[in-house]
Amino acid sequence: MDALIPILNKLQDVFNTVGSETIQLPQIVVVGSQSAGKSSVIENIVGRDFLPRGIGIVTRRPLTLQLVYTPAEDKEIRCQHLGIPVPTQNEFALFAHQKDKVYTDFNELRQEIEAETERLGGKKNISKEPITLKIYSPKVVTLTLIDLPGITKIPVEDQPADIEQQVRDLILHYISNPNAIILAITPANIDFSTSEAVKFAKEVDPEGRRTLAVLTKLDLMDRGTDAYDVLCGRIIPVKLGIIGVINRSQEDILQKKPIEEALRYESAFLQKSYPSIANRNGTPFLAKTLNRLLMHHIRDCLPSLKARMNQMVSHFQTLVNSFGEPIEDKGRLLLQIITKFASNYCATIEGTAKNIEVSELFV
Ligand SMILES: Nc1nc2c(ncn2[C@@H]2O[C@H](COP(=O)(O)OP(=O)(O)OP(=O)(O)O)[C@@H](O)[C@H]2O)c(=O)[nH]1
Repeated sequence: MDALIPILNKLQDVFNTVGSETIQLPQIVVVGSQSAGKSSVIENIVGRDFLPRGIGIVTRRPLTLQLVYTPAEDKEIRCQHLGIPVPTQNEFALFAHQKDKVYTDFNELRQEIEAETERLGGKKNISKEPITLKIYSPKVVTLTLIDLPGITKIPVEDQPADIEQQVRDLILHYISNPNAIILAITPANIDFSTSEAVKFAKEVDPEGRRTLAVLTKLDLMDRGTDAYDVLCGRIIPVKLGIIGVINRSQEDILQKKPIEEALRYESAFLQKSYPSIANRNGTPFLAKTLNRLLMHHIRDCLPSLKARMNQMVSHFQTLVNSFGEPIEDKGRLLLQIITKFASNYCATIEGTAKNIEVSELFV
C-alpha cells in the first residue's frame, strides 16, 4: 500500500507535462476562507516554515506539494535515483520547474514560490497553472496536497473586480474532480454552520463521501465555549471526520516560534481542554489520517484510472501508427529528400518539372 502514493506522484508529474485535464488523479485539495489557517496547517504537517505569508491573497497559483518520506539512510539512494547531488541536510526539496536545483534552505523555497507565482500571475492575478514542489524528509508522512487561494468575498486594494469568481472557479475546478479528497478548513471562532469551505465541499460532494473537515484556532474560541459539539459531528456531520488543530498565532510566527514547540503546545492544549477526544485530534493525527485516506482512496480509484489510461494509450497508439513506420536510417532519408528536391529544382529551371507534392518527397 505504501508504494501507491509515490506511483501516483509519478503519474502526477507526467500529467502535469501533458496536461492534468486529461485525467482525474486522486489528490487532497485544501480549501478554506482567507486566513482560515490553510498555510499554517500545511506547514505544521511538513514541520517547516516555507510558505509565503502576507496580507491579501498570497496563494495565487495552486501549489502541488508532494511530501516524500525519506529516512536519512535512504537519502543517498533517493538522490541517485533522482540524479541529483547528495545534500548534507536530510531534508531537501525540488521544484518541477527547476529540475537541477536542490533546495535545503526552506526560506529560499518561499522566495521561489513567490517569484514563480509572479511569473504567471503578475502582482495580483490568479493563475490556474500549478507550481509543483517535492519535499523529501525523514519527518513527513508521504502525502500529496494541493494548496489553493483562500475564498474571498470583496476585492481589496487593486485586486481584480472579479476576484471572487476567479477563486471560486479555480477551487471548483479542483474539487469537482471526483477523485479529490477535500480538506475543508474552518476556524473554530466562527459559526461552523456558516463555513464557506464546507459549503463549497457540499456543492460537489453532497453526501460528504470525500470531505474531511479541519477546525483551526481552537485556542481562539470565546471564553466559556468549546468545540466538542462540532468536533463530534453534532452540528454538521462530516463522514470522513472533523479534526481540531491549534496552529501558531501571528505573534508566534513573528517571534519565530519553532514548529516542534507549537506541536508540543497543541498536544498539551488538547489534553487539557479536550481530554476525551485528544487522541483523535491534532496535527500528527491529521497527517496520519490524510495518509491513510489518500492510500485507500487511490486503491479505490485504481480500477477506473487503469481503464481510462488503457483507453488513452490505445488512442495515442492509433495516432502514432497513423504517422507510418518508424524511420530507421534518418541520414539516408534526409539525403534522399535533398536529392529529390535538388533534381526537381533543376527540372524547374530547365522547364521540365512536373508538379510534385511534398508527400512524394518521402516516397
Ligand atoms: N492562535 C491561532 N492563530 C492561528 C491558528 N491558525 C492560524 N492562525 C493565524 O491566522 C492567520 C492566518 O493563518 P494562515 O495559515 O496564513 O491562513 P490561510 O488560510 O493560509 O490564509 P490565506 O493564505 O490568506 O488564505 C495567521 O496569522 C496565523 O498565525 C490557530 O490555530 N491559532
